[in-house]
Amino acid sequence: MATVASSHFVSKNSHVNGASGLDTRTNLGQMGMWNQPMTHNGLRSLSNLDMLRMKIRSKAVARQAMRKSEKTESDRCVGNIVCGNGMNLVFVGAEVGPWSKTGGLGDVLGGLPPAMAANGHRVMTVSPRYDQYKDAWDTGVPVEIEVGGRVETVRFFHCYKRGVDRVFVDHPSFLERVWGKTGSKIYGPSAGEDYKDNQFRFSLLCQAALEAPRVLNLNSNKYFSGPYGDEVVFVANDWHTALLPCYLKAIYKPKGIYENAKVVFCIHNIAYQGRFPISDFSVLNLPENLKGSFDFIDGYNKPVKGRKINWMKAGILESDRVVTVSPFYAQELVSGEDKGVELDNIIRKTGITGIVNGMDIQEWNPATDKYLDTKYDNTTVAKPLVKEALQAEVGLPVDRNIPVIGFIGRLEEQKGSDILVEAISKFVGEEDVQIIGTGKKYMETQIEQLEVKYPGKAVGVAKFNVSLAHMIIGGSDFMLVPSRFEPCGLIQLHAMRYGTVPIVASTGGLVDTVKEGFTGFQMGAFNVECDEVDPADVTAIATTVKRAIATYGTPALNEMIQNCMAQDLSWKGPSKQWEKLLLSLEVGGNEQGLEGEEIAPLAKENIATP
Ligand SMILES: Nc1ncnc2c1ncn2[C@@H]1O[C@H](COP(=O)(O)OP(=O)(O)O[C@H]2O[C@H](CO)[C@@H](O)[C@H](O)[C@H]2O)[C@@H](O)[C@H]1O
Ligand SMILES: OC[C@H]1O[C@H](O[C@H]2[C@H](O)[C@@H](O)[C@@H](O[C@H]3[C@H](O)[C@@H](O)[C@@H](O)O[C@@H]3CO)O[C@@H]2CO)[C@H](O)[C@@H](O)[C@@H]1O
Repeated sequence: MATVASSHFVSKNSHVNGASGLDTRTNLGQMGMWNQPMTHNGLRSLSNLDMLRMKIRSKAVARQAMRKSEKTESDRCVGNIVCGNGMNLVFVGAEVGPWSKTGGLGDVLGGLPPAMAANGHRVMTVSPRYDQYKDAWDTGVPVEIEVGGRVETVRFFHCYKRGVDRVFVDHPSFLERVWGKTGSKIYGPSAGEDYKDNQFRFSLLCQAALEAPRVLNLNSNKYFSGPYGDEVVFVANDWHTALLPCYLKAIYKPKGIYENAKVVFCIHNIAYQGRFPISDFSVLNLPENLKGSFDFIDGYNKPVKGRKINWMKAGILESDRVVTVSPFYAQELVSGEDKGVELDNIIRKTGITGIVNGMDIQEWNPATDKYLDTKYDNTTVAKPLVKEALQAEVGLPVDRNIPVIGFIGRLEEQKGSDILVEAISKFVGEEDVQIIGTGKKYMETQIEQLEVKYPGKAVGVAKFNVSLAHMIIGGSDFMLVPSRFEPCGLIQLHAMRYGTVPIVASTGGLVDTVKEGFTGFQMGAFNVECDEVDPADVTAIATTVKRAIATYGTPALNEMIQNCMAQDLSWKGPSKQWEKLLLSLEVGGNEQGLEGEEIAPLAKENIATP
């Protein structure tokens, strides 16, 4: 991540009792966990369970019918807590904030599920247990999973926060590797380097996620209890979860399990597809007839030359719907090979829906932000104090009259920090620049060198630092987002809520969320070729930054600040679009939840603090 600063630049879901029919459970109390009558639930020994499932399914159908006939509005809604009949939703992802996060994927898995719960749906997330989360308890439910020719046991940890069942898959390949480093070592030992067994790890995640709704007797609140059962919509996120629709189709549905379940595959970033040697298909525990969905040829030697398997391709093809995180990015993905990263032809066939991301308005709220010594609101009267605190924090001259430009992003080619570094020399002159960032080694070095090149004017911090990220969002006047491509982008949303005006490249969600001259500045689209810095892009940054700085202190900028802060950037709107799309899948018994607050009061009391 990084934030730039300038003329001062800071670069751097009624009541579903007895849903299960599993009479032998033991209430474990506080956490709402019930012990499973079965000690394990391996994919190899499903016969008894199949019968049990049939029982669950028929009870579920009966329950749905009862709900519809007997429930009145007041039964369904107690106080302000939204508890419509709703859908059973299971979001699956490699990251879920705040427990695990290397970037925006974690934010979305953190923020969208509570918003869906607040819309009246029963919502679970399933992600790995990378750390000993102090708020997540062992359910005592082990599951045996076959992967790579061996049988592995995973356990489920659970907590209930903000209306969502947060389920964490426990296996040594997650915990032992990543413990204490959930901000950086989720995918590999260092940025750009992957764990060799990532296919094994994420296969485990996908299979565990298919087991969780069936084996976990959850009693998290008085409106829902028992297992989620079979009538589920899974939302799989990015390549790590692409095997889920494949296992559903190949292993579960043929056994009569999850017959009506559906999968939505959400693309957060098509740059990461999970391409592996074709020979690795044999370790995935999938039948040969699915191989075609994975089959992929590209011109690269990485990880091997020639024919490959492509997880994301299979995820797209085997899911019921494909979604991405902004309408403009959806258009870009089908526009050609470069922006569709060689999956454009596949997505053109399946179709894709773009729903812009929301942001977590609890974590990111200038009036309550725990990382800011001084809180502020849309009067922005106290914002200069936050700026001064930021300047002092990063060691730049403290002067509220100098415009400060921030930059925050994973230091990957995507984010354009390398273009920014070149552009700084073109406008730094009398301006100051501060940068913080984390990512690929050479980009870290570039960022860290800024204060050597531009002493007193630019600072780079190559670290994943949540507190500093909040200070930069709050303390900067402008936020620079020079991305080569940006599926949605959350930085500009965070910035706008804090009255920090975004200066953005005209790509993906940045086009959908930042309006030129009204809520920010557009720089035009950049060259998506990641191996070089295009001089035209350098010029575009320099020119637009100068244009933005020229508005500093003017009524025009003040108006833009007010426009930025007046927007509802929460998950409320996007979650309604998600609801519409998910309902259209017509999974048995699914209904619209009841309109209510964005985050139910009960949920508000349960803000996650891992
Ligand atoms: N060094 C650092 N220290 C602390 N926090 C840091 C940090 N670097 C980044 N962050 C945080 O990580 C998040 C980044 O989110 P983005 O959506 O902007 O980008 P990302 O590319 O990771 O996400 C991808 O998925 C999301 C979600 O769909 C899409 O919005 C996006 O376009 C797509 O690329 C922000 O919350 C930011 O504060
Ligand atoms: O939330 C931040 C992003 O997290 C995910 O991206 C990760 C990606 O899925 C992983 O595969 C890995 O990417 C590395 C890639 O595998 C490797 O070959 C090399 O190109 O370096 C990449 C970066 O290290 O790490 C990514 C996170 O850095 C998620 O898929 C994205 O949508 C999120 O933006």
